[in-house]
Amino acid sequence: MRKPIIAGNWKMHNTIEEGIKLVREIKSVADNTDVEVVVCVPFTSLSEIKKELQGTKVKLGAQNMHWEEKGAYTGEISPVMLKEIGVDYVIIGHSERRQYFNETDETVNKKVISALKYGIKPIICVGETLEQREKNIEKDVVSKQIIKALENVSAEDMLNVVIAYEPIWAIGTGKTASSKDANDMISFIRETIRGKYGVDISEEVRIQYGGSVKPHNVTELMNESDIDGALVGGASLKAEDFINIVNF
Ligand SMILES: O=C[C@H](O)COP(=O)(O)O
Repeated sequence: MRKPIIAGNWKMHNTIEEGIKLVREIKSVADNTDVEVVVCVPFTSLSEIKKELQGTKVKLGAQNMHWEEKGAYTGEISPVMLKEIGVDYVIIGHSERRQYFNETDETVNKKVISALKYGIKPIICVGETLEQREKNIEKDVVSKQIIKALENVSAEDMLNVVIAYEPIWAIGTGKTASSKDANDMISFIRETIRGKYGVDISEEVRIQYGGSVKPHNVTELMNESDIDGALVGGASLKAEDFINIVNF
């Protein structure tokens, strides 16, 4: 039985003060649920939010990292730095990073390997554009992303990996993939993992859906056989919405 995982991706929202206020409103949400709750906050807020989460079940996530532990990479943050703060998860390869910051399947793979090495669980994002879906090549695109992201990831490490399927056309647009389409792709991702790691591991890996997840559509998505959680953008910024999503 896979434990559901719902992660809020704040993106470039919330100052430290705003973040603390939000976390104070939501931090008890993980107390009475079987859902694993994660907040992925801006780098500048990680330390303060970590303090705020002490004694709660809410996990802390970052939104990116470099794969090297240190070096001349101005503006970057290393896995060692994240580990020092006590970060549990890191989002890797979000489509916004692929689109605006030239992340590639190769850099995603390097980051995944590095995160696992330092004991940080990667949430690996994959997903197709609208154009790719209209050309019916969405499965080819996603399978290529998955295979490269997981290159040299051991079976043991795979149990610490979370995948997030986020069709790019559904992010921040209010358009959600139908629960059936989302489940269809997520089942396909699980099959791809099964091909590489076998049935047992493929049945344990958690795969989220992301893209305009809101309180009104989360239940239908979570009722699907292969959807194990959600990566939530906009709706994670409002305490009430995020709480309602976690309590789907
Ligand atoms: O990481 C989260 C996704 O990009 C989804 O964002 P959204 O819920 O605002 O569509």
